[in-house]
Formats: sequence, structure tokens, C-alpha cells
Amino acid sequence: MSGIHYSVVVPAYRENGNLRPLVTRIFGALSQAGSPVSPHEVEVIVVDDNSRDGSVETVDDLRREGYNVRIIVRTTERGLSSAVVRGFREAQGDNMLCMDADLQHPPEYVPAMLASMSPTKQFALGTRYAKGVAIDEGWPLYRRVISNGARLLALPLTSASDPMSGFFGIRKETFLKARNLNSDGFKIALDLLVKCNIPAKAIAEVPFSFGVRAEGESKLTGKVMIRYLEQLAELYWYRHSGLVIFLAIFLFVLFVFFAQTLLSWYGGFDDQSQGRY
Ligand SMILES: Nc1nc2c(ncn2[C@@H]2O[C@H](COP(=O)(O)OP(=O)(O)O[C@H]3O[C@H](CO)[C@@H](O)[C@H](O)[C@@H]3O)[C@@H](O)[C@H]2O)c(=O)[nH]1
Ligand SMILES: [Mg+2]
Repeated sequence: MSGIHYSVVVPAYRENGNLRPLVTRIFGALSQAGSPVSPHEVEVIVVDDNSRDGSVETVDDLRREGYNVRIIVRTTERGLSSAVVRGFREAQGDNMLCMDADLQHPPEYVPAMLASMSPTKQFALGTRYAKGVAIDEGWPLYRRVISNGARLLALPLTSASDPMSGFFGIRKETFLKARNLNSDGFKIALDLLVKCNIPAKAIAEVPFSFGVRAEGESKLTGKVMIRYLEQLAELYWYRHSGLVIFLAIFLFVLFVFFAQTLLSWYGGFDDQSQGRY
């Protein structure tokens, strides 16, 4: 039996400059005295979409230096969510964590995130909306507005405080139950929370301070935001189809009632006018 109980999956596109600090800091944090998880139980899987920027060589070097890290290079698929799903499918650990490569999810929180998963806590969620933590002040206002707007729109779907943080963990047994996952766009955590039907009591929230990107550029584009709105529409339907159908019938009945009332008013007025002239 493999001694790997934890897998850290890192979707990465053109992140070569960040991979060495990321991996060394993850294993550094796990090697600290008092870490609830041993570095020997952990593997890191980078899922790269053919960046051709030296990422493969960097991971090979790190592996030779003794870090348990490997890289999957996809050539026919692209996208953050589908990269995460691929990494989870290849993971050996029963406890799987997803984190960004750009150090916005500080590696020092990895031990706590991994340890927070258990048979009763099937989902770990790094949250930026808790007492004592902060989104880095360098984060631009427009990104805060987008983030809060996205969070508000997800409120009818989950009670989790920050389903958009991108820093989350899931137990393999629960992940394997997910059906019809939407792997488009950026928001795979929200999809998993809804489609695996994770109740509030099964979510371990871990507050973390969101950093600024260390190297390279963000890949969040207008297209990604539109995909998010499409995903929300699908999830609303998935979770609340009964309510949506009820509201549609209710609005239809209301419409018919008002239309009839208006028609009878209009008809009555017509009758009177006919009588008068
Ligand atoms: N393999 C792969 N990885 C990708 C792709 N697009 C982005 N990534 C990787 O996904 C991670 C997040 O992408 P960023 O480009 O850094 O996104 P962001 O704008 O900082 O958004 C992040 O913050 C949001 C919170 O506000 C998170 O919601 C979001 O998931 C993401 O973590 C990075 O490691 C990046 O390399 C892709 O097409 N393919
Ligand atoms: Mg980022």
C-alpha cells in the first residue's frame, strides 16, 4: 500500500518562475516541528497545459533533489477546472488539495488544510472572509468587486463562506461520487460543493490570507467571467429546478390572471363606450 495519504494538485499555465518557491515552501511547511502531516505522506502534482516555459525541467530538478513532485503536461485540453479534475483523478492520496501555483494561496497553510479533512469533514475550504485574515492590500479594487459579486451570486447554492477562493480540499471517496461535473472555467470548487451535495457540517473552513501573485500574469479574462455566469445558471437549475419550475408556473398563472383582468376591463370600457355613443 502506498504511503501517500495526501495529494496537492496545482493547475499551472506558464508558472515556471513560481514552481520552485511553491514546492520548496510546501515541503518546508510540512517539515516544520508541529506540522500535523508528515512530508513523506504528501505528493505534489502539477497539471500544466503545455506551457513550454521550462516548467517540466524545473519539476524534474525538484524531483531529483528529493521532493515528491511530478508534472502532467496536457496537450489536447486546456483550462483551470479540467486541469484540477485531471489531477484529482491521478492523485494517490485519499485527501486531495487544490491550490494555485502563483503563491496567492500561501504554502504555509497547506499542513492545516490537509489535516482539516477527515471522514466527517469531506471538504476543506480556504476562506478569505473570516476574522483575522485579509485579502492582500495590493489586490486591486476591481478584483475585490468581481470576487464579492461572484460570491453573492453563489449564496443560493452553498452556505460555504468563500467557494471562490480556489484553495480547497476534497476527500477522494466524495470526489468519486461526483456526476456531471462542469469542467469549464475556473470554479470547480463550487461545482463540487453543489454536485457532491456537501452539507455545511461536512465543510472545514480554514481562514487564510490571500496574497498577490508572485510572478507572471493572471489568466482571469472576460471569457472566464461569462463562463462563470453560465455555470451559475446550470447550478441554479441543478439545485433548484423544482423551485424554478414552481416560479415559472406561478408567474404564468399570474400573467394569465392579469391578462384576463385587463381584457375584461378593456372589454367593459368598450361596451360602455358603445352604449354611450
Ligand atoms: N493547467 C492550467 N492552469 C491554469 C489555467 N488557467 C489558469 N491556471 C492556473 O490556475 C491558477 C489560478 O489562475 P490565475 O491566473 O492566478 O487566476 P486568478 O485571477 O488569480 O484567480 C484565482 O483567484 C481567484 C480568487 O479570486 C480564484 O477564484 C481562482 O480559482 C483563482 O484561484 C494558476 O496557478 C494558473 O496558472 C489553464 O488554462 N490551465
Ligand atoms: Mg492568481
